[in-house]
Amino acid sequence: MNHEDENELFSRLEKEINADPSPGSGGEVVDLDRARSARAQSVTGPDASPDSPPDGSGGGEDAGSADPDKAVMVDRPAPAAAGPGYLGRLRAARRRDVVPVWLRSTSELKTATAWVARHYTHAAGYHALRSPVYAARLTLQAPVGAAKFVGSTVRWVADAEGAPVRAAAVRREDASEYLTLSRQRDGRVRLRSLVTVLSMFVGLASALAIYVLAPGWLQAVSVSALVMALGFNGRRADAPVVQRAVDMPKATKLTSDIVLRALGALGIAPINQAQAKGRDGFEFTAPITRDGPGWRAEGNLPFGVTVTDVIERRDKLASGLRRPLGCVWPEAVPDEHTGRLVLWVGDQDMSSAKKPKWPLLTSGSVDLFKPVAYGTDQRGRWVNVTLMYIAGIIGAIPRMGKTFLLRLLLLIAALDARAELHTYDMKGTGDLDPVGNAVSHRHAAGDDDESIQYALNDFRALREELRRRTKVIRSLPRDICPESKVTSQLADKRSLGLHPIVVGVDECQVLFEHPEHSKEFEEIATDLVKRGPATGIVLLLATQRPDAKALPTGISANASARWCLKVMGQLENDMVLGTSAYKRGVRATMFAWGDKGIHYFVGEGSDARIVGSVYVDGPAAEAIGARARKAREKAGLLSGYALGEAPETAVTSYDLLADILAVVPVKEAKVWSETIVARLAELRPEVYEKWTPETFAAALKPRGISTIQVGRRVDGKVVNRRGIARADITTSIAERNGKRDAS
Ligand SMILES: Nc1ncnc2c1ncn2[C@@H]1O[C@H](COP(=O)(O)OP(=O)(O)OP(=O)(O)O)[C@@H](O)[C@H]1O
Repeated sequence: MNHEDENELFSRLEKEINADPSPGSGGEVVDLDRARSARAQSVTGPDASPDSPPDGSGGGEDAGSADPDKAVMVDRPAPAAAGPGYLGRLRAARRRDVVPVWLRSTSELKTATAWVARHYTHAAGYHALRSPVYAARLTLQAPVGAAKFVGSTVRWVADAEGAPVRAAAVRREDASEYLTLSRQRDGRVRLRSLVTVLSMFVGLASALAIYVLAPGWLQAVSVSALVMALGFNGRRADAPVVQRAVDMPKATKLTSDIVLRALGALGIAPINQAQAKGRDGFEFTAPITRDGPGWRAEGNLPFGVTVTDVIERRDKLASGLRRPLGCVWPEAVPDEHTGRLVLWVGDQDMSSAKKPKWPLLTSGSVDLFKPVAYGTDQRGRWVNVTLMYIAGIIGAIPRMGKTFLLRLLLLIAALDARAELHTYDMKGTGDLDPVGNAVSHRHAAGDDDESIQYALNDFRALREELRRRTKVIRSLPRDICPESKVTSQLADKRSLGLHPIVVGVDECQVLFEHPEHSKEFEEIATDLVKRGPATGIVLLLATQRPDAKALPTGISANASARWCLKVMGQLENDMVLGTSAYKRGVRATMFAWGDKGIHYFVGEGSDARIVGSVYVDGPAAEAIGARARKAREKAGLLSGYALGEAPETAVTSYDLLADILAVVPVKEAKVWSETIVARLAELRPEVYEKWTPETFAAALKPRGISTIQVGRRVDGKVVNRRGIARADITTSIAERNGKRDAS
């Protein structure tokens, strides 16, 4: 196009624009659809060739001389606007499950079967216990039943039901009709009398036969059956003999009318405007169906209305649906437009609905590298968490179940005997004691100086451990450690010392706001959050005040698992759940005060889910802790605090293996543990003074060294006791140094 052409086009367009009434100048109201089709007509023309380019410029025609109508077209002609083709739509289609989730998962199937079995066992027991009462009631009603039976038989024989019709014929003095009816009645009465007399004979004969021939039990059964039958016949509608064993919750069926009524009550303008014009204001995209213990409706909100607009008004929605708040769960659909709403309405309030029994409550162990159920979603389905390779934060306002949730996760960790637990209850109320006292390697409660110092020493030791682990992982051959991270198999090899370490801190703001050591805590925790997951160190932090000071951004931004119970505002919400979570409709602000333990969980490779964590109270937690301790004792893996070891301020400043070599000269190939312990106590009393041969053996175990039987001659006799071979210590040190050098 040359300059002249360009200028000509611009001047034409200018004229066009000036000629058009502007929208602000009181232009007339236009039917957009009609205007659009008229424009399309004028572009392509009624007999335009199908080959014409869609922009309206005829083939070979100079664009400069094009009809200006064609130049302003913005909508593509109808065929092109139809969207993706059949194949494209097929590819993008979301297939619904052939086999429902609850049928595919054996644990859910088991849970459902157990529920049904328990229901019927309960009903059977309930009625069995009351059967004598039922029998007595029926017996009392039997005379009434007998009278009813005789009365109804007499009425039947006498054709009483025809009496009103015959009486009507009499009133009308209709002789022929009366005659017909009477004849019919006489025939009926004859036949029915015959049937009755025959039945009486058969009945009496059977009764006589039973009386004369049948054994006593059959007589008793027959009489009872007759009495019960008569009693049943004598029942009154207002006094049922058998009462319900269970009261089924009656939840109203969710219908489209109810959903539309509720959406219309939210005060969202586009929905209200649509409904005022007689439209629905919501486009259902699937039928309303049962989904678990509730109903599920799905559809598109009007243009411009987002799911978050609805979530924000969840309380109004519950009012519109006439359901408790805990039953109403509006959700956005991931990968869909922001106006696609899924509304799940439970039969029961999520916080009070009966939950399936947690499989780990009374038995079982855990492999921390595998997913473990820790809560249920609104539909009562188990939600899993894999504690390895994560760093997690838990946030909530006080008293919503944050500590219980942290304790639950720590109990899960405790059930993997390999895991080394470091538990810190900075609130100091002893909530984590069931874990700490039973199995923790390091444990402290309270925010006093001693606990802070203890935690600081431990954090420093953990950083050293983190560094050691990174070096060990780097030194491992690729075929053993292909992903440069700890695996379950590597964690099993005690000599490598790559077992899981799970650190849980409740009220972590105490550490990060400490006037003296906050910087160091923050620095180490940030390091643990960033590098810990790959090296098998898991840091779980809980706080009731999730702001930048309580939860430094270096930590909150890098946490890969997030649990957010009720919070009060967008800031806290996004601190815990991640930037812009609130905008995306993931709002823990919508939880009610009674929603204890209910939270958003982000992690496990999926979008935010609403989960109600398993409720494990103090005594149950102690029982699980005791079970975990037993498993550790059996495997010889109990260590540190749980063994009653004193806090090790010296953890970082002494080297047990080097100390052993220092007190065992080369000429002594094998030495009793008690001898070494005595010598160690002399060498470094602040560390070894209280050590026993058992403590010594337990301390060697994580370093891959076991004690052996060592025989020594005492007064001419050979005495066998536990001890060590010096060569084992030198080999272990050589291995360690070799790895260090290799790294
Ligand atoms: N999963 C749950 N299901 C039902 N109730 C729960 C659940 N978790 C906790 N609760 C209840 O909530 C109460 C408060 O729990 P918790 O002590 O964990 O709260 P918190 O957020 O840690 O409070 P604080 O900030 O004061 O420490 C508990 O006493 C318990 O009764």
